[in-house]
Amino acid sequence: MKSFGQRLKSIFSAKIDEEFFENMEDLLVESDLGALLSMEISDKLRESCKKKSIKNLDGLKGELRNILSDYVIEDSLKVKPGELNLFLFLGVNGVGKTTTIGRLAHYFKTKESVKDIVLSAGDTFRAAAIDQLKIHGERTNCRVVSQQHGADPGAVIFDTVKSAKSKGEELILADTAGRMHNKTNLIKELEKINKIVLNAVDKANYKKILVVDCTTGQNGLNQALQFNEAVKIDGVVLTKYDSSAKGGIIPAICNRLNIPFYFIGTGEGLDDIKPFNKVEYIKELIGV
Ligand SMILES: Nc1nc2c(ncn2[C@@H]2O[C@H](COP(=O)(O)OP(=O)(O)OP(=O)(O)O)[C@@H](O)[C@H]2O)c(=O)[nH]1
Repeated sequence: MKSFGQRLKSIFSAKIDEEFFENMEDLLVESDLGALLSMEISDKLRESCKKKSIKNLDGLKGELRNILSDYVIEDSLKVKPGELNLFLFLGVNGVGKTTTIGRLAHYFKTKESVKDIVLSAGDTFRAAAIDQLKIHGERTNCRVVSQQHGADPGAVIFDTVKSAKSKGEELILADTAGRMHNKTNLIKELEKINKIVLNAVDKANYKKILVVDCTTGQNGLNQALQFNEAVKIDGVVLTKYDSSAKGGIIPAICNRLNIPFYFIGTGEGLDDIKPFNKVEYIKELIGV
């Protein structure tokens, strides 16, 4: 599939006319920005091109970069030294939560020199998720707190907080299930986990992080809205950025929920994650 930048080039004919802006709007919709946001961005682009008499593709790309920049929020996910940090990972099944925890354990150890990281196997719904987390624990040399398949996830995370506090560990990366017998159960379970964590951590740096799969398109926005309603999300990690030529879900989520993106997953290996960089992302999307 062609990238946004390649397609932008192909819809650009000699002049920037009404047909161009119509195609532009379609292109934004196809790139997962959603109909309303695409219209808004395309209208702003039309206006500024008119005002500044922009007539070439480079000028237009520059304007689009400026406009998109207002819709994309970047923030760094930092471990606060000397206190307990708890990052709780949420998201529907298969988006890459467990893999993200493994990659971030590796990242924080190697790039941010965080010494004591503990992984909490809060996805007790899928038996394999516990084993998968244990493997990540072995690979990254991190302690793993788990109970048996089907155990209460709130209890697992509560135990993790208790033991991390007594051992003076700095960072907990906690997994949660992405699937339950039905959606209402999942949301209820997450609300319960959140309450337990809030009671257990008191002064911790607690972040609720949604993991969104880049290949699911606009569905990612619906997931963000649902999870945010249950437990007010602090920020997002986008996975499988390597498997999609789109990525318009980023401005769509930032714009609707006013939350930042922290990291981008670019593969299945331990090193395949990087902090989200807004300027780089917009450059990559539009094509320099
Ligand atoms: N190409 C690619 N694959 C990824 C990335 N992140 C995760 N995956 C793959 O996506 C699949 C699902 O990842 P998991 O980490 O098991 O997903 P999960 O959200 O924990 O799934 P549940 O436990 O079922 O909720 C695995 O095969 C991962 O290797 C990424 O950034 N790029």
